[in-house]
Amino acid sequence: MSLKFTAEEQVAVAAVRRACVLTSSVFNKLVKNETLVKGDKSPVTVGDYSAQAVVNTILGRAFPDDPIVGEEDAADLRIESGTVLKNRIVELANEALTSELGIGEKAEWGLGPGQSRTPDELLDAIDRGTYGGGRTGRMWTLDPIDGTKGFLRGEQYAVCLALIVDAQVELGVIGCPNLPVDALKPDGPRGCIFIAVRGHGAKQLTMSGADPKPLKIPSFSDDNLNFLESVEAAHSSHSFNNRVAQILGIKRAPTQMDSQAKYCSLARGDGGVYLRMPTGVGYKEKIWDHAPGSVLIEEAGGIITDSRGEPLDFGLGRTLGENYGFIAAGKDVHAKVLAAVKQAKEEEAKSKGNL
Ligand SMILES: Nc1ncnc2c1ncn2[C@@H]1O[C@H](COP(=O)(O)OS(=O)(=O)O)[C@@H](OP(=O)(O)O)[C@H]1O
Ligand SMILES: [Mg+2]
Ligand SMILES: [Mg+2]
Ligand SMILES: [Mg+2]
Repeated sequence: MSLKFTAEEQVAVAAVRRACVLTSSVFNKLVKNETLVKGDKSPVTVGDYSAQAVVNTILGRAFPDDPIVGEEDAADLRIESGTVLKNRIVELANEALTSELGIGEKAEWGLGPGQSRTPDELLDAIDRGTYGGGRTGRMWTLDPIDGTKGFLRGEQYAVCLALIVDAQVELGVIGCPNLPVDALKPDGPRGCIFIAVRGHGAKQLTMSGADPKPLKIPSFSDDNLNFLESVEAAHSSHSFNNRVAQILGIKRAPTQMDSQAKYCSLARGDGGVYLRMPTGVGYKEKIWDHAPGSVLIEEAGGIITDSRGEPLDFGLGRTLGENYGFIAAGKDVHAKVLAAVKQAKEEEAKSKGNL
């Protein structure tokens, strides 16, 4: 265990683990009216809200002065039409906060029996996530369910939490309840937690905290290199990735996966490069969708930049600013992919008559 951010790591892992237990169990019980469509047309479920309530409650008890940049807010739950959803979220969050997980660490930072939170306390906990971010100070960023569409399909999703200090991601914790512990055994045990502390490496544990394995991105030959990419074609350009793969002479088909499980898979060598290019103009990527994944990649010995090769800037607020996409890979692969991306961008500009 590292000495840097030891308490933060323990609390973050405990919070993510409780949220993972909650989301796994809620998946099997989800009913139709437990999902809303947000203003940006993306889905949000009782799982997303209650996981944010749980993580923010645990962070609020351990680090009461730390602001949180979280994906969800409770506005839709505070209105009359949100009552049924709110009641379900309160039930789920309290169950997750007070249950005995029986896996050590200060009762896993949960609440004692009979210490259930009131509905207002839980809505306020969700709304602790409305912080605007910025360049200075300490803050957490939370995606209670990253890959909500994957979650709803019963595929990959992740509970993602990071600590950012003065715009630098210092700690990242990602829980992947549906990810096989060993990618070579897809039908084997599932459920992993990934942890990275800046300057202290990256590791994978099972969901119950067993079997720690340090992570180091392996090298790839041109023959076994493959892409990790989004499932949703609206979230990243599959056609651009295909062209880059062609330029690089990549033969293996891309591995499509929802959520920051892609960063986790890259960190342990299940794929050679994660390339995510914008599909159009206008969408700004959010810090909670990349902060924990970025420190995981760097601590596993890799590089993450935008598609121009520039570092990501986590000090701009809730978003990463203008969207130039992402390239994450081991060092050698990153340099090759960056060059191929440049070529593919030039071709695209030429074909549009811009050069
Ligand atoms: N238009 C557009 N472009 C790029 N990204 C977008 C876009 N719309 C949404 N999102 C964000 O994508 C997050 C999920 O990313 P994934 O790579 O896992 O995509 S997907 O799960 O395959 O859909 C997803 O995160 P969650 O909302 O936490 O699921 C969104 O924040
Ligand atoms: Mg979402
Ligand atoms: Mg997300
Ligand atoms: Mg989300």
